[in-house]
Amino acid sequence: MPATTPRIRPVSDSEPAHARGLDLVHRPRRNRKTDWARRLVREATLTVDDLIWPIFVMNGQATRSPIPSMPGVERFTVDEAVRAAEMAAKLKIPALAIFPYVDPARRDPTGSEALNDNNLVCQTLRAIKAEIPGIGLITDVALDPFTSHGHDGLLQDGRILNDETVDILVRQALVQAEAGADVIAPSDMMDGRVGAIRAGLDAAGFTDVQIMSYAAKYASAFYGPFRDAIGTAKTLSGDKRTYQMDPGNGLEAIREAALDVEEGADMLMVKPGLPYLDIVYRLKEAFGLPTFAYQVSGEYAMIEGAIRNGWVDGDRIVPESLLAFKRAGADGILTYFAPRIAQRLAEQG
Ligand SMILES: NCc1[nH]cc(CCC(=O)O)c1CC(=O)O
Ligand SMILES: [Mg+2]
Repeated sequence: MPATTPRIRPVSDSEPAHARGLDLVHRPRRNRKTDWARRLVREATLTVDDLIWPIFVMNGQATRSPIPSMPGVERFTVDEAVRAAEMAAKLKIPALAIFPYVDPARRDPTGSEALNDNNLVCQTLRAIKAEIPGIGLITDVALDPFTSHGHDGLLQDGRILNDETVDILVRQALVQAEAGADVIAPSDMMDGRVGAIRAGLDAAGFTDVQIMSYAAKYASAFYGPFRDAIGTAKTLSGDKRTYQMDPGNGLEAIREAALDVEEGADMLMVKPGLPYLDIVYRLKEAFGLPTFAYQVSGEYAMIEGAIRNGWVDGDRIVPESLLAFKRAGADGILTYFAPRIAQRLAEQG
């Protein structure tokens, strides 16, 4: 009999079995009996060091504008972004990820505004670096906030051009590094862009600028609210399925990540988050690189929407959702809940 099989004492005629109880060697509930015991055996924990806060920036001054499909999230003008960075630094959030809402008049088919060294992203980088130098700044490399068609790359006759796009992405990364980006995060899913960006950064002397590759980024409906936030939802022509991954594929994520590791990625990212925890687990197991997950806008909207309706308990569901990433092997999470959770963790001491 295997040791794990419960041994039950023989039942005497006079005494029902339940009166004496089960004769169990293993009672897993013992380790859950009290709060201190649960804390003692807990495998995964969430700390403020696990958080990256994605923020949206826009033109203007002293203004914050709400994003209806992401209740509780606001776009910041650059000066407000500095205040947000200050708050984040006080809470000890390690890093911010910056996403711009680009004035539609500045968008064109080639996304040329991405190469303007005074664009919103660069202004934000310089402003935060000047006032809050201790916080890490991550910038997205992809053309979608800057193109009139909302695609991440150059569009020709309905096709996204790979190599021509990579050429522009390298220049976009250099413009961002020049303005103070600490981490370049290519989210475009073009082939070969990590290697090209690494070579470009190194040639320009930015050998310390890290690359966090969106290695496994899926063609997902969970990005809907983000596209509202950066104003591409209405303009996007078609979908992104010729460059973002098919949600049915897992092994392909390993091959994609392997290429990015070979090409010099310092960190990997999986996106979306909760629906793709199996991918987080597999990439961490396969490569052992710092691995991040992006709890994206649609995930935020679903959770926050349910909280605001009183359907779920926000105090519990948000930390639980983030702890799940840690359990799956993630080293950190990009989440719009970052300031709220950091605040709570600080209060708990
Ligand atoms: N390259 C753009 C980009 N960078 C991050 C997100 C999504 C983030 C979110 O939904 O929170 C997207 C959207 C997209 O690919 O359409
Ligand atoms: Mg790739």
